[in-house]
Amino acid sequence: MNVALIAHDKKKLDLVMFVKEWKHVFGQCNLFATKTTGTLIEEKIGLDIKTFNSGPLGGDLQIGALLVTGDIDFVIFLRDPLTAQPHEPDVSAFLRICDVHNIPLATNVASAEALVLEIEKHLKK
Ligand SMILES: O=C(CO)COP(=O)(O)O
Repeated sequence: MNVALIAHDKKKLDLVMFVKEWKHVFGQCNLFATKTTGTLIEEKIGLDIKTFNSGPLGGDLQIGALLVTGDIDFVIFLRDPLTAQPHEPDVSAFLRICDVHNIPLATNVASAEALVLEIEKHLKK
């Protein structure tokens, strides 16, 4: 399973804690992330992650391009709905392309819980 992990700054700690809790699942996946998010997860949890540019420098779009070519199966993108992002158009484009390609996308921890159970199910197949 190819899984993209992305979090805005105020949500990064939530994502790190979430990935740590589900390390047994994410450890069996190929992980992709934007720069700061991925580096943090690598450092704190020790999982191998393919990182791209930071979100504000085009990282969302790089991962979005992989999604378009069918190379991403699931996305967990913990957005910060209360802080304006300088690259809001990129974020919107990314979310839109997930919907265009019907890629399962979780944008908060509650939906990420549901998604990780689905990922676990796929890994057992
Ligand atoms: O801004 C982001 C997603 O829109 C995330 O980028 P970073 O992981 O580099 O902070």
